[in-house]
Amino acid sequence: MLRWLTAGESHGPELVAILEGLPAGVPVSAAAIQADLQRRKLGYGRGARMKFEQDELTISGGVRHGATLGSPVALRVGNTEWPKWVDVMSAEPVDSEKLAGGRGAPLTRPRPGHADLVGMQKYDFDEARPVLERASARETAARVALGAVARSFLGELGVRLVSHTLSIGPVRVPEAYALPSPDDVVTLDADPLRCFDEPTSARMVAEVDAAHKDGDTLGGVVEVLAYGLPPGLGSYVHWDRRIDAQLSAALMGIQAIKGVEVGDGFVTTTRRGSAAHDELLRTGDVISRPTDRAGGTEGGMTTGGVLRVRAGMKPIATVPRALRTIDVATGEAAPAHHQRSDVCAVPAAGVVAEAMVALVLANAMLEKFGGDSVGETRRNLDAYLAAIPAALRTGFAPDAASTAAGTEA
Ligand SMILES: Cc1cc2nc3c(=O)[nH]c(=O)nc-3n(C[C@H](O)[C@H](O)[C@H](O)COP(=O)(O)O)c2cc1C
Ligand SMILES: C=C(O[C@@H]1CC(C(=O)O)=C[C@@H](OP(=O)(O)O)[C@H]1O)C(=O)O
Repeated sequence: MLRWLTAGESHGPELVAILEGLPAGVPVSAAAIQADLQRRKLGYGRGARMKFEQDELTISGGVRHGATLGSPVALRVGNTEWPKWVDVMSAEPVDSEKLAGGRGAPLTRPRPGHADLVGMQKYDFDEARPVLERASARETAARVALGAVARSFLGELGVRLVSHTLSIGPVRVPEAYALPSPDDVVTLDADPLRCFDEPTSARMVAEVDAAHKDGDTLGGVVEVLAYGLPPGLGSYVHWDRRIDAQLSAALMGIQAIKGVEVGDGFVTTTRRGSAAHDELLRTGDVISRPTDRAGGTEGGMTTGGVLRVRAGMKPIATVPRALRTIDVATGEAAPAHHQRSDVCAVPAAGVVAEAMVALVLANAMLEKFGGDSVGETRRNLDAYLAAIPAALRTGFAPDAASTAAGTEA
């Protein structure tokens, strides 16, 4: 079993992350993790903080000479902005005059749509700083670092991931859109919104510009695809062993994600059964599915086809044209606290979603195939695949995954 934990505050000295349960021999390099951290900063519409703040990665445990040891992998993501926040976020008590005014001023105007007000009620704080520091999506840097390690493990087992943006606000890719492959990551990362459809991307840029001009913010939908999975990860035997349930929980655990779909998701509910499922055909020696409406899962298990899951992000809650709130120091109506914020962080959320999917799939691989070295995991996987009787073998024609939304290839 794979376990992971993160710690650290948005303006603290560093984020800390631990991944326990990976076998030995998984290639890990600081450069690969750093590259994913950089990808998380991408996207048209992100705020100034993404430009000046650097993620300083240290691998401080579990890796030797470029490969995991089987011991917990420990990562630190240092924050280059820390010197500005030493007093505000000091672990030691600080004289109150050092905090008066500026960054240390109490945040008594909780922002609607953030954890601010309920966090103050729940943890007995009289201002929002101690709440927002941990609720902030800065923490997703730690998850992306962990996800990069999980992704490397999956890569050793022939599994590759890619994510892309389906919609920004009301602007959406066409109904039958082309699915990117993992080889398209460079192209996707070069697109301002990480959208695989160029004309739609241009309209998304215009939508972000319009929201920015209006002092407003946007959300959207991202999709994560995993290629090369074996059939049978997860299980139908118990609710918490269903792979779709685990993926949904992991995606909903990302800040601002308010909806998850597996495969065609809610669109499926509008179809008749005859047009909603993936039929089984014989292609040469194997059974194949001409469509991928279900998103590569049936009965809480991976089918061996392309896994396709979506996450819907609400618009950024720190709206520049400030939302109405109450100043809890005076009890009076006031505009919500606002310093700066992203207009849209959907492309970054796609990279975070990839990381969460990678962690869930890595865990599912280990649950099914075990192994203390990655070679042992690989042998167990190969033996399982080889033991599937010829009459039950599935295969996936490359074009079966080339278009989405229930279209026949
Ligand atoms: C990558 C990423 C970046 C985010 N950036 C911001 C931001 O700049 N401003 C903001 O108000 N919310 C931002 N959010 C969303 C908030 O963290 C989130 O809405 C808040 O913590 C409340 O959680 P909830 O929306 O799940 O209720 C971001 C989320 C993600 C995933
Ligand atoms: C720092 C990151 O994202 C932050 C997430 C965030 C939020 O409220 O979630 C709010 C913003 O921070 P601030 O309010 O300090 O400008 C984002 O910049 C990051 O992703 O690395």
